Amino acid sequence: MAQRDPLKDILIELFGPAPSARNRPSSQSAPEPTVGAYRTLAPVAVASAALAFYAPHLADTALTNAVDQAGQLITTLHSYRWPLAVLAAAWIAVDILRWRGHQQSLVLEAQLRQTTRHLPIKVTVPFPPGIGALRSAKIRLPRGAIVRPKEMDEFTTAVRGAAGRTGTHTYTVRHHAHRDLILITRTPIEPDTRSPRHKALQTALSAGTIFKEPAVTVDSCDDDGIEIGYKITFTPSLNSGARGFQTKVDEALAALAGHHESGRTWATEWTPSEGYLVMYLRAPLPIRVDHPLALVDENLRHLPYATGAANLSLYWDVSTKSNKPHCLIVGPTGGGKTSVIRTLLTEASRRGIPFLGVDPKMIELDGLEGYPGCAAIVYDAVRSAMLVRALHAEMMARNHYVHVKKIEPSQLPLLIAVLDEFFILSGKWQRLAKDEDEEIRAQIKQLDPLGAWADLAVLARSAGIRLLLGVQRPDASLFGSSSGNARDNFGTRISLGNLSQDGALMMWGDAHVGREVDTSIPGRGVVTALDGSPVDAQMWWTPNVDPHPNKWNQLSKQEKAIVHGLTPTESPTFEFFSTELREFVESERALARRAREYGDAPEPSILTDIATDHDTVGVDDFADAIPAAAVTEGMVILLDDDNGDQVPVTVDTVTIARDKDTDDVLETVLSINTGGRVKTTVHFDATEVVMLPEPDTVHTTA
Ligand SMILES: Nc1ncnc2c1ncn2[C@@H]1O[C@H](COP(=O)(O)OP(=O)(O)OP(=O)(O)O)[C@@H](O)[C@H]1O
Repeated sequence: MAQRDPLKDILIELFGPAPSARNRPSSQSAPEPTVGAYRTLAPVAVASAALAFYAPHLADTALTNAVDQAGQLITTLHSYRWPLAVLAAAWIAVDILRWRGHQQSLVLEAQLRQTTRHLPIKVTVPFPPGIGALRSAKIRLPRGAIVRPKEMDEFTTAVRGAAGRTGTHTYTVRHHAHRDLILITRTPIEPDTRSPRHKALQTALSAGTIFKEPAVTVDSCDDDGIEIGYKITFTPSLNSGARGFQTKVDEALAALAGHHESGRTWATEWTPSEGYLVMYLRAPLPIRVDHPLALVDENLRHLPYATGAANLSLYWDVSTKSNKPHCLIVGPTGGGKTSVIRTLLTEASRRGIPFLGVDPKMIELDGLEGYPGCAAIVYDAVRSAMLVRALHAEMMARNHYVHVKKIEPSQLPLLIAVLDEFFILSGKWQRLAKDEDEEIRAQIKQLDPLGAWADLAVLARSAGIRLLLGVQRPDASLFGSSSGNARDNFGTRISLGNLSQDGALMMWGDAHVGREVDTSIPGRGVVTALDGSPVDAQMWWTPNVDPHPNKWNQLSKQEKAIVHGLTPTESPTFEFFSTELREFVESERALARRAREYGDAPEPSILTDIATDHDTVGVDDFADAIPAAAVTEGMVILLDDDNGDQVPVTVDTVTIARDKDTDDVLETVLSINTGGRVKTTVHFDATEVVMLPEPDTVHTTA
């Protein structure tokens, strides 16, 4: 490409032919340009000044000698030579500026013609024009000229492009159609003072498609001026109201904002209906919280058990006005379920609330036996069924008392009933219902513990009885309509470890919540916050309160101090309203006393060569139990053989029949391949459980 010669341009511009003549091919009859040829004035001044300087040399010439006045004139001119020189210099400067303005007018006219096809009536570039780039301009268009938005955009781009990359200014081009005017103004670009974090958030959001018209502003700064909060505005959409979407966006925003210098973590608060969210910092979840000795909540009907982000204390509200009266704890083996139960019960004890419990595994709650406020801990399956029935009678008696005495249910003393490992318990009841011993079968049928339990879940609240249920995995049989709306009553929920997708939906009504818990931190989980929403939390650590030397001596000095500090000096009083519960507790205590005084456990025996039937296991010898509908193909389960012995078998296929409307499980059919050609099928109803020879670990991998 040929190099441009600016000097040549100027000379042609100053002294060459008019642009109309220059640019137009002779044969074409294009409209006359608006911006006329540039007319320079400086040469007159320059010539005058030059003449003034040169005057003495002219004095001797024949011409001046001939005309006397001319000689005088030249002498006078010479005496003004310096003012004339200054005038010429000023004139040159003005001329350069005029020429620059003229150039800019020419460019604008060309740009307007090419982008809008309109020839302007007048292009005004105010004096003095910008030396480097255009300062402002006014373009008058022909009357009624129509400029389409697209053409206007092109013209604006052309104007901005011609200005080059100044980086310090930007141009605003406005079309005032009613005045047939285009106004161009230059405004300085504010320096970008945004922090790298602010820029990263804005850039990522603007580049993505998750929000429409996202804008990030700083919401708050700390005393040192460090940004600690951002407000992100967007056009509300269906997505922005969905919890799953919000969770994903929260994660992405936290990653973009990165680690904060304060060590705190990013959290978000959404207001999707108004189209904004606020990112703020909060104290990270603690890794471990020892059960505090001071009463964290003064309200004696609040049982605190965990710490959430920003040091929020989370509690189970057992008061009469609570809308979450019963508590459900879901946690795999070793997830910290027992510690949470101990926390809640020791808190209950120090707040004057007595409790009793069922522990089918015999190793979870045994340490609480004899603890202030503990009426009884029951291990035996038949006696557990008796306890549940006695609790039912107590509930009826309490309701009757309220009715007769005309008192408020809130005046009834509270009582907490704990059922740990609920599926193991119902598995045991299920086996007892098919026991060889007719008396046992009849007893279980009469006690109907599952029926009594379902009643309690729905009705115990107004009788001052609170239920604490521990399971390894959530299951529809606990929540479905078949359990009499138990879901609504177990409003206080705690899940430890990670949930399966179905489990998350059942527990939290959201397939994403409780699925990415850091399982390397013991006691980490998701719990119901005070407003009913799920929040991440760190459960308090309450050591085993068992005073037996074998257990006590395992505790560290600090753990012993926690147990000492928590144990109330005064035991909560246990008030019975029914003889059934009173007699049950008394008999259970007598049995426990006898077991302590005379109890013996056989010493372990060594395996000998004597042939044993190694394929069968003892009646109560199963490690775990899960709802039949939770069984998966390939799982090893225990089934009764013809002799009533439990044999481990592998499940071939699982067929689940569900209610068309509610999706509740109606029946589960398991087919077992026994090796031969014939497959055995076993039918389980909605609430039946299946015994496992090994602890259930499916939920951790789901
Ligand atoms: N909140 C907690 N803080 C710190 N450590 C904990 C916490 N909860 C549990 N742990 C640790 O995890 C171990 C197992 O806890 P725990 O016995 O309560 O589990 P679990 O869910 O009851 O198991 P399982 O169902 O088999 O009884 C404890 O011995 C303790 O070391």
